[in-house]
Amino acid sequence: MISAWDADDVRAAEAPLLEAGEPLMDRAAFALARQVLADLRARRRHLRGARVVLLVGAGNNGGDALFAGAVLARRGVAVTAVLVSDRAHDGGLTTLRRAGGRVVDLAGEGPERVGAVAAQAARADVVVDGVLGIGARGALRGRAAELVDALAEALARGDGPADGPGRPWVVAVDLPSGIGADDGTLPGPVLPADRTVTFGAVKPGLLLPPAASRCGEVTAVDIGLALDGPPALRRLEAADVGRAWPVPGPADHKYTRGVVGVVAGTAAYPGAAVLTTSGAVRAGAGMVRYRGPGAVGQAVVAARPEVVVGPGRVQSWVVGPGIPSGPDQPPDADDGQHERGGAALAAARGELAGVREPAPAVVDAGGLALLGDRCPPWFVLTPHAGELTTLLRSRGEDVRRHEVEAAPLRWARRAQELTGATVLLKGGVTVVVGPRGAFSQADAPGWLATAGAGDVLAGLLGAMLAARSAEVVEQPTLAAEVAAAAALVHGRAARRANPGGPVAALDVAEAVPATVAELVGR
Ligand SMILES: NC(=O)C1=CN([C@@H]2O[C@H](COP(=O)(O)OP(=O)(O)OC[C@H]3O[C@@H](n4cnc5c(N)ncnc54)[C@H](O)[C@@H]3O)[C@@H](O)[C@H]2O)[C@@H](O)CC1
Ligand SMILES: Nc1ncnc2c1ncn2[C@@H]1O[C@H](COP(=O)(O)OP(=O)(O)O)[C@@H](O)[C@H]1O
Ligand SMILES: [K+]
Repeated sequence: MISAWDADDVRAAEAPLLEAGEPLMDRAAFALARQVLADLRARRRHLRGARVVLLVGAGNNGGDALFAGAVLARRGVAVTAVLVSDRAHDGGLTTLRRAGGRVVDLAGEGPERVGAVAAQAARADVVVDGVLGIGARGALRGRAAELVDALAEALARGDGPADGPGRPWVVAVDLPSGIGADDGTLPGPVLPADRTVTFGAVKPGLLLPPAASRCGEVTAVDIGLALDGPPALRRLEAADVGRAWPVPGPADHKYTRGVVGVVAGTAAYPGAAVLTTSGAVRAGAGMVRYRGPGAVGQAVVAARPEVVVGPGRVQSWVVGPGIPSGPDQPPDADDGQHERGGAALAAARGELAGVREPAPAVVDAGGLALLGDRCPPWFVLTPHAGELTTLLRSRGEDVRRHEVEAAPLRWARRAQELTGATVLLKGGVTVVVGPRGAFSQADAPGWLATAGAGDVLAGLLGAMLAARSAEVVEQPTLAAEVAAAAALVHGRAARRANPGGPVAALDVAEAVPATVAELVGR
């Protein structure tokens, strides 16, 4: 598991150590220098003659870069520090100069000089981005913004070293300067990094879209901080999911393993029913019951003879894939599925006569329009950004899809607050928010963005919730963890289905059993 803490938590953990005189910046700078040396060695034969440009801001982030630059300069690297602010860390500057580093001050310089320095930086072997760290407030401003813009442009043009591999390797100090450390937003220009060396704790912004794609490989360095509160964000890894997977024992039977009730698909969209039930069957549900129009049920059974069509007790519900959501749909496109969906959700809340225990529910696509005002946390909503926008707007938020995509954690959290449900927001990085704590999963190849993949996820998650039904209802935070685990299995199944190439949604479902076997086998 990767845990990430907000900037305030990191500062609070740093404070007592700084007071006690612990050399945190020395530790950070030394680890940064070691990493840059390793990256240089991977790119060229000799350190001597290598060129490193440091972009240095006013605060401690710039200090880290300067002290690391001094270590590099002592190893024979030609180091140039470019100061983008009126101030720079005094001790760091002195140390770099003493070690033989060069300093270029951009304060008071015009755009031409900024452009020339950017062109120079574009010819370096490594650029170290030490403009801003967790002290960033809003978008990069002034000279810093101009330089980053000019450099990003030069790199896009390919103004790299003539004899080298084309463009400099960019190492961000703590985080790429100007990203939202806590929320992964991109309020302004950001120099995309190939590697981010982060100190003390991973910051949520490194794991969240859209910033995550600007961070490159994230290397976390332990500088001795004790972060004991709950993390702001977590990312499950394969071992976490393998450990928690409910492997059936000798006393289990199909009902103890969990029955999934699926309300999905209509005559207009029968495929969604096949994909959802396939996801559930392939994830190891004890049984899958399909509730829907007769013709769709026949298609389901033809594809998956394991599925039982008709009513009966279930341990989890999946409601909504392939069910139209808008009021503009012709009534016959519904086939009574909205009514069945509403009844399933009432059963899942424990409100339906004859239902003894409430059950977890996955609510996807058209099911989202059937939700009541408030939901229990064991309801997992699985919208993509468009569906989340519709859901938020229906609850009074004046938000557009591009705004949701620019701040997915923020809006998933808002939807969680407004509904009470657990929210899994699908995308290249999937964000899950429960009543306490959030997850970000980046397990899927871009090839997974294909029609029907979300239906498979809904079925897979339904099976995982059914297997732990009572626990999920009892522990309000568990649904989010199970949902994050489902996103991991889904993404890994897509990779396994066809490593490096296109996948169809049904291929993803077919790859789930071997994916699970690998996870539990570790
Ligand atoms: N505090 C500590 O103990 C440690 C801190 N470390 C480093 O220190 C960093 C945090 O340092 P600081 O708190 O000094 O903060 P930063 O270095 O991130 O930035 C603070 C400075 O940037 C300016 N600034 C803020 N937003 C700006 C914007 N949008 N555009 C232009 N300028 C802006 C501020 O006026 C301030 O002068 C961490 O990210 C990490 O790199 C490490 O050395 C490890 C130890
Ligand atoms: N760029 C991407 N990279 C990886 N996975 C993606 C990307 N975009 C979307 N996905 C995943 O693909 C699936 C698409 O689901 P969804 O949008 O519901 O499609 P459908 O409704 O057709 O099934 C989700 O699991 C989502 O997380
Ligand atoms: K930085």
